[in-house]
Amino acid sequence: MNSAPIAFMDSGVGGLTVLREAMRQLPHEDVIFLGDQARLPYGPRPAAQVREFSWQMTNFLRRFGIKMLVIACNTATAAALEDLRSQLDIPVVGVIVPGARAAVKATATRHIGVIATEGTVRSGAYEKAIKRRTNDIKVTSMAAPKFVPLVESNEYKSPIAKKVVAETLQPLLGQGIDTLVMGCTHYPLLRPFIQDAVGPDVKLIDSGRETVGEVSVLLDYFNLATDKQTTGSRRFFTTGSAEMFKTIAGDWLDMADINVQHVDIEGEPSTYQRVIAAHDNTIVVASTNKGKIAEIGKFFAARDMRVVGLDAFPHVEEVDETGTTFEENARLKADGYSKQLHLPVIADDSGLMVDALDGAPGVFSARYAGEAHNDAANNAKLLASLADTPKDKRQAQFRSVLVLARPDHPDEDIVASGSVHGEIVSIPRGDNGFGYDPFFFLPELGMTMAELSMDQKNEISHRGAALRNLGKILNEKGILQK
Ligand SMILES: O=P(O)(O)OP(=O)(O)OP(=O)(O)OC[C@H]1O[C@@H](n2cnc3c(O)ncnc32)[C@H](O)[C@@H]1O
Ligand SMILES: [Mg+2]
Repeated sequence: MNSAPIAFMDSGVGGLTVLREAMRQLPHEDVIFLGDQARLPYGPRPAAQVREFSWQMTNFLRRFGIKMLVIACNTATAAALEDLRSQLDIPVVGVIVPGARAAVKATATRHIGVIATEGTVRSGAYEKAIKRRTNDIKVTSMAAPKFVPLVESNEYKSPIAKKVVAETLQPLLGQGIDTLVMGCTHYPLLRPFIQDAVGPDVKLIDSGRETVGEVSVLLDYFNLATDKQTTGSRRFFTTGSAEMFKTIAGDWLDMADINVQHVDIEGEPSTYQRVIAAHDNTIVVASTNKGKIAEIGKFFAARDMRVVGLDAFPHVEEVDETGTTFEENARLKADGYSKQLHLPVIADDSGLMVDALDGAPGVFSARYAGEAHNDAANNAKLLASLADTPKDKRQAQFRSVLVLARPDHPDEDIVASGSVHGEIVSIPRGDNGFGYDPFFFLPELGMTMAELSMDQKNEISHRGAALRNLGKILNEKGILQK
């Protein structure tokens, strides 16, 4: 039993013909769909490039902790199935073998026609899959490069489409073909016109639909089926226009409210890479500061969340802290990373505010001495700035603002803050913590922040207070139970 999602990927909307069948046969399964519409069509591209694009789609989808991958695209199946299968540790299903198998079963005249993209025809994948089963079948393959653009431009019901289909399939007539494989997942959207063109006696094989049967068998074989009894979630991503995708998907899947997001996958690795697979309970701590990740991570780990830092995502683009307040910067980081990673992200922006320095270094705490993240230089500058300030005028506070961004509620960031008061001392004490901790003295405790263990620090610190405030809000909203 496994409630992780099943991923479907295609060059565009064609894979939806597979997904529609999956939603019909396996309604309780969560599904994620990715269409690479920005780089469509795949058909005319060299196989090596299609393989690279397939890895980029795959690496994007693996972030969601998927339990199975369906290559809902014939061109990508022909180019990448073997490679993906040999390197991934989840079942990978392609559309060609199930289509070939169904065609072999259906033909009486022992003459099968295959219409597909140039790439699929060039690969000879259908012939090979059919001949591997039996040698006495004749296979006639034909590329139909005009079909995919008709579907993707939402023209697939138009009179032009009817005419193009009839003209394209003309050469197949009168050859004794009794079974025609629609060897591209886009083609079933043109099915009425295809059937018209070849006549009612030719049996059409929908390779995508056949594939879902295989998915279903594998779910049982590997004991991966969900035990949920409710309708599964459906998430859609496209590298192209979300609006266009919504129009076609809404119509084809008969769904009114579709959750479609535009994504950019060109930065994804184009070969196998180790990726951290995220699960429902994953939260990303959007920080490169190890001290912070540890302090925030501990809070969420204690609440049964899987915590990962930004280092788990080497390809993520860094978000600049261009805001003028802690909150602004925390929002920039949380929103910026959540948008890229499609995961819940918690960001902290924090700093030291010294009364005698009119609140400096404030939002510039990390880069007080110019160079980012040089704690020693920052501390040296702090001491120099306070050289003439007497001991009893060295009050300061640490402030932390936390922002939680969630991809399913992009306009509803959750914000919480906390602060702690202390004094800046001239001689550092303690080896724990980070940043300004060795100089931040807590009069009630008679210790600096760096003399406290992490748990002690979390009990009294600005970040600890902000986390407790956040916890309260998350409890009230029912987002976290503990
Ligand atoms: O932006 P990220 O990647 O989270 O890491 P950062 O270190 O740059 O974090 P900020 O931009 O929020 O800058 C905060 C700086 O303030 C200081 N600071 C914040 N919290 C602190 C703490 O608990 N103890 C000591 N210094 C702290 C420390 O120098 C940080 O580098
Ligand atoms: Mg920073």
